[in-house]
Amino acid sequence: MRETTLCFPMREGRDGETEVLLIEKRRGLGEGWYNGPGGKLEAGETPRECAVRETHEEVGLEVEPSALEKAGELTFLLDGEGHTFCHVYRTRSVAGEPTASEEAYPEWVAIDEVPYEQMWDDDHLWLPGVLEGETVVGKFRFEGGQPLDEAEFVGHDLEWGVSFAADRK
Ligand SMILES: COc1nc(N)nc2c1ncn2[C@H]1C[C@H](O)[C@@H](COP(=O)(O)OP(=O)(O)OP(=O)(O)O)O1
Repeated sequence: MRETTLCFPMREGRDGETEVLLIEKRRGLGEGWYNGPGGKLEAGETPRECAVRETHEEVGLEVEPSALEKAGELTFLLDGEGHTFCHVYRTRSVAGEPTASEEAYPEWVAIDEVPYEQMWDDDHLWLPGVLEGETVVGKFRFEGGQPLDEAEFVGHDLEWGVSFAADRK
């Protein structure tokens, strides 16, 4: 199973609303959909290091590793087999201005205007809670064969309020 990360930088917008930095993915899995910056772990890399690297590579933001708050662990199953395991982080400690890359167009979005209809089918089930400060472990089942982003979302299990306090990797 592939080990991946997602990182959700957050800030207070001009009118005091909470905003999240999303990307419109320009290539790879989930191309054309909105998501957080993220991707696969490289050899020898911790999840936290991966989230920092991917956020920098995809949108040019500098993220403080120790200020990444672990918010979730998601398992995506395809036809009953583990396909992707994803560590989810949020952070309010980011520096720089987001810039587009070959992989991603970045956009700050108010958290009550997140475009769930242009995201993975599972996102509306867990991302609102994560953006409100909750923690979650989720399992999401897809069927229909590769690639995952053309398979059908068929079911899920969620557990909220999980502690990741011991997870500093
Ligand atoms: C199945 O539902 C998913 N929902 C969400 N929100 N995100 C998902 C889902 N499945 C995979 N992801 C995430 C996990 C990764 O952060 C990205 C992309 O995965 P992948 O490793 O295939 O992406 P690439 O851009 O090809 O990889 P690199 O950036 O490592 O080159 O999607």
